[in-house]
Amino acid sequence: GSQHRLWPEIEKTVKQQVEMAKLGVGECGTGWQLFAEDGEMRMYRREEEVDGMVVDPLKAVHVVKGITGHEVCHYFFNPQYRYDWETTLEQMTVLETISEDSLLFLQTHKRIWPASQRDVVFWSHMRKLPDDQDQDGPDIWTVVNNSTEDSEHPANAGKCVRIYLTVCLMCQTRVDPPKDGAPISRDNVSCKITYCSVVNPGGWAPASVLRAVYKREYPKFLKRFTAYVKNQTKNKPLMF
Ligand SMILES: CCCCCc1ccc(-c2ccc(S(=O)(=O)CCO)cc2)cc1/C=C\c1ccccn1
Repeated sequence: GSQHRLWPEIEKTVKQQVEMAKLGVGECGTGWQLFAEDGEMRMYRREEEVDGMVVDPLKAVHVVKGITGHEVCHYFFNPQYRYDWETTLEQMTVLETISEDSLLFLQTHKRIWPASQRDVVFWSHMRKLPDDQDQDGPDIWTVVNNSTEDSEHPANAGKCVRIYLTVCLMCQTRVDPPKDGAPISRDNVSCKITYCSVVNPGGWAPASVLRAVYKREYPKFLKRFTAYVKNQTKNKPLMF
């Protein structure tokens, strides 16, 4: 809860990340280049390096019919579903339950040749926010994942190179009520998903390898994840 040592950082980072996610790819200046398209999904990246390491920020926008922002965040945040949709995940451990909407994770991801295997420690927070651009519309739901230190799991102590990431999944639900006053069904809802991520790969990895991994893995991840949510929710009542 709000007494936890990470709470001030969680509050600050969530607000900052949601504001960034709301910025369209046009508004936040030049530099965003479209690198993948599939139906309603558009993926952009900026080519950035920090100390000679590729840390290309990524922003993906996708519109998916038949699911809500609460549902998308529910399946993204809760650990019990993660092995179903996160294909590069080798090991996931919940290190701490900070509160019912905040968890501390340790994840190791499958090694991607020729780079060495990576692991990451991050807090994950799920939150509902009023949509200030659409007062009487449904709320925005978001999950923010942000790397943090954990004294029990120091970086680079084992076989894995520690990576650092900030991820924001922001979801805006749209309801188009049926003309005849019938109850809202899945045919009347869609979700605009904005996924932003910055991953610092930690130790050295060839820029060409990293960019190839991201180009291949991000579109696959977002398509697989959204298909998973549609499949999990299709026969369940709507979650707003
Ligand atoms: C040399 C290879 C270095 C990259 C290895 C790697 C590190 C981290 C991550 C990763 C990606 C998404 C998250 S999350 O959005 O928070 C969801 C929770 O799992 C957390 C971690 C992945 C991958 C490896 C592959 C890869 C890269 C993009 C997209 C998908 N897979």
